[in-house]
Amino acid sequence: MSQIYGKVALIGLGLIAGSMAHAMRAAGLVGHIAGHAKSAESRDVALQLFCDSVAVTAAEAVRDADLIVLAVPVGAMGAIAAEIAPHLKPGAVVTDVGSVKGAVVEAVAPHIPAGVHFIPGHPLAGTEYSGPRSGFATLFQNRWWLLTPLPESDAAAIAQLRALLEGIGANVDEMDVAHHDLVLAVVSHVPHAIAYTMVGVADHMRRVSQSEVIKYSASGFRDFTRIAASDPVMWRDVFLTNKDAVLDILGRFTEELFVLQRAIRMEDGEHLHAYFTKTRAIRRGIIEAGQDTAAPDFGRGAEPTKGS
Ligand SMILES: NC(=O)c1ccc[n+]([C@@H]2O[C@H](COP(=O)([O-])OP(=O)(O)OC[C@H]3O[C@@H](n4cnc5c(N)ncnc54)[C@H](O)[C@@H]3O)[C@@H](O)[C@H]2O)c1
Ligand SMILES: O=C(O)C(=O)C[C@]1(C(=O)O)C=C[C@@H](O)C=C1
Repeated sequence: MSQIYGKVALIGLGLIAGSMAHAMRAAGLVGHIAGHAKSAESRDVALQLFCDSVAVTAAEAVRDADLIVLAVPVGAMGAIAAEIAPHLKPGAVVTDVGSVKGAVVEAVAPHIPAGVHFIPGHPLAGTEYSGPRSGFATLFQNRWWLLTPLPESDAAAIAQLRALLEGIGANVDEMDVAHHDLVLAVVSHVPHAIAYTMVGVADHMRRVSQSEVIKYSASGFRDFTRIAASDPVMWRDVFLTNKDAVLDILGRFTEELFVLQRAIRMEDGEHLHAYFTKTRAIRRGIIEAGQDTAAPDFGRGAEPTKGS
């Protein structure tokens, strides 16, 4: 594939920036990859693994860059934008990968000078690992990457960024900022809140009863513990900056949970069966639409629990 950007500056050198660098390099889509992270150790590791150069300041890293990717926790984006703003090259594209979009737009957009294109974005791909050693080239293969352009965003700049993201394997869609934050509260943020809470409950039980809930954890609970191992700074910022949407969805979740709780208390098997049949159909719809690349083939079309 031919080169799409000359110099790319990655600000924040963790899972997402590292994965982008590996993927962009493997596909030959960029010239020079510069990087900045506030930790000297992260800069050293990134230089060994995926950066052509690293800089002690973000301002230095973005000098002459054609594409700047803000890949720091959401709460750190505004200060970085203020620092790099005077050093951005006219015509450059600034994007971000933050898990929340409203707060990032609010914090970053006011700093972007005229003549520089700001196109917020969010890859719907990740793992529970963080830091520069955790990145890998295939992270974005066949995963969604949502762009939330602003009304004034330049169409040619969006098309160029889209080409890069598609070049590293992502499926790109565009969405309104507020809608993004509501959708992500449902499909990512509240599920993380529930996982954190459930692992907290199990830990509490372990301490109260001295039982071996961790040792004997079944696979459903193990999936919760994987999610609950995600980076604390990243998730603190997600919940603080997408507060309204998360509280709205958590409220709906609690109402639904109470209905389920009542059905169990009342031994209402009919309700439970109907509810679980509906949720199983949702899961199967996701697999049939090819949206769960991790699902095993034997799961497709199988009827693991016929009858009742
Ligand atoms: N991890 C995921 O699953 C995932 C998925 C999609 C989007 N995101 C978003 O991507 C962004 C980065 O997440 P990640 O998983 O790559 O995180 P990470 O913890 O792996 O990396 C973050 C990097 O930012 C650096 N950093 C933190 N604060 C900084 C500051 N003030 N100045 C300079 N550098 C700073 C850290 O040193 C580190 O290099 C976050 O906004 C997150 O919401 C994460
Ligand atoms: O697979 C995981 O570990 C993730 O949690 C990734 C995940 C998610 O799917 O919720 C987490 C946060 C993001 O902003 C995007 C992706």
